[in-house]
Amino acid sequence: MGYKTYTCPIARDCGGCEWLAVPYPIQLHRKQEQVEKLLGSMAQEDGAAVEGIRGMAEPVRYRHKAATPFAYGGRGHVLSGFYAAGTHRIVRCQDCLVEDERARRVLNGVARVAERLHIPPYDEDRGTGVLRHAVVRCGWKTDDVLLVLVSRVNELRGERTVVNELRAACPEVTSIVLNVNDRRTNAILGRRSRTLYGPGVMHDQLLGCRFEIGPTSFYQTNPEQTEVLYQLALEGVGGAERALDAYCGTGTIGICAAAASPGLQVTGVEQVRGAVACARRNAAANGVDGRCRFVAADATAWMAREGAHERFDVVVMDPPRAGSTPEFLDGVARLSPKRVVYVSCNVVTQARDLALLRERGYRLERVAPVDMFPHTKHVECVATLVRR
Ligand SMILES: C[S@@+](CC[C@H](N)C(=O)[O-])C[C@H]1O[C@@H](n2cnc3c(N)ncnc32)[C@H](O)[C@@H]1O
Repeated sequence: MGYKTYTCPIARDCGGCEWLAVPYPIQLHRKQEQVEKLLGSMAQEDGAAVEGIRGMAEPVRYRHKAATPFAYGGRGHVLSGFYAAGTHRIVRCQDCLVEDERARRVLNGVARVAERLHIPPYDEDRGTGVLRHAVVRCGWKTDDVLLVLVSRVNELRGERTVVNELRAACPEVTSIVLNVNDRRTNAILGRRSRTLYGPGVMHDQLLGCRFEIGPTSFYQTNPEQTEVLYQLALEGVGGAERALDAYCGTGTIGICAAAASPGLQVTGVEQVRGAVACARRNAAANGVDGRCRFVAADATAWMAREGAHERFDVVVMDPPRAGSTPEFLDGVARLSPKRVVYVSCNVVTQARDLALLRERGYRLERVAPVDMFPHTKHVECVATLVRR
């Protein structure tokens, strides 16, 4: 793709794409260096090397999930967009280079409807108002568009009218969910959700498997690169017979692995109940429910109780940015699987956790970085370990 750079009229204010002015090959080089710095010497000691980062052919329009906060903009206007870096000032955005084209159109459409129907935006300082955020998820391989309205209150006034206006303003939306977040918190989503229109979920496909994604379930934002990431994870699973898919979300990695290996039995562990319900339906939709079971639990607590009595020949783990816990990793070492496949979106915590697994008898066999978030400093990495 050469050394072309991209421009965005709000890049300076928004700050989301901090490396937008840096040619993509140089971005990839920097990410490669980051991974080499954190994992290179461990890999080298174990006789492995950090592989070349897998980047995107065209690093635009990769985000299939987008969100906006809302605020009053004077004269009854409702503002939507991004928070300016380090502030809670909204920078308006007509279209975002890295998002699916439908996403901003829908989010800005919600602001126009809120304005027309006088739905008050949430006021963070006072804890008043109604509409906090909107989150949109667009299918990559499907036309599904799931819109989640995050509200401080349980019910919107004139809900039927709100739905009709939203459908007229955003005809691409296939489902609308009301999520209630009445806490004074920075977290976007609350715990309760209610479907206002459509099936209340979105569907997508990864590596030939079909997935249903609920409004509060985790789903990778860059599905194109997710296939690259999962393919690496599946190579780590190899010909295993029993796999643990820890921090499994809607079961995507374990189900893709089960679909690819007819003899594989998978146990998935995930703490968000809605995601586990999706995982069970996803296993059935892909004809692997007889070989996949999913448990709703904290991974560390599960490992200390049920996990201790299980037998796995591979553990796949894909924890959040904070990484895993020493207790979970100790549990993995006690289970003594032949291989551990550690997928991470934060190489700093991954390096910490890999050091512990190496102390407990594992060596790095493979380290493969993947660029899931072009124009940002974030890098994803799949590390495969084998028992010494
Ligand atoms: C990075 S996501 C990966 C999900 C899935 N592997 C995927 O690729 O879509 C991490 C997942 O871990 C879950 N999670 C976070 N903390 C957890 C915990 N303590 N125990 C179990 N699951 C947890 C999150 O809800 C999220 O679904």
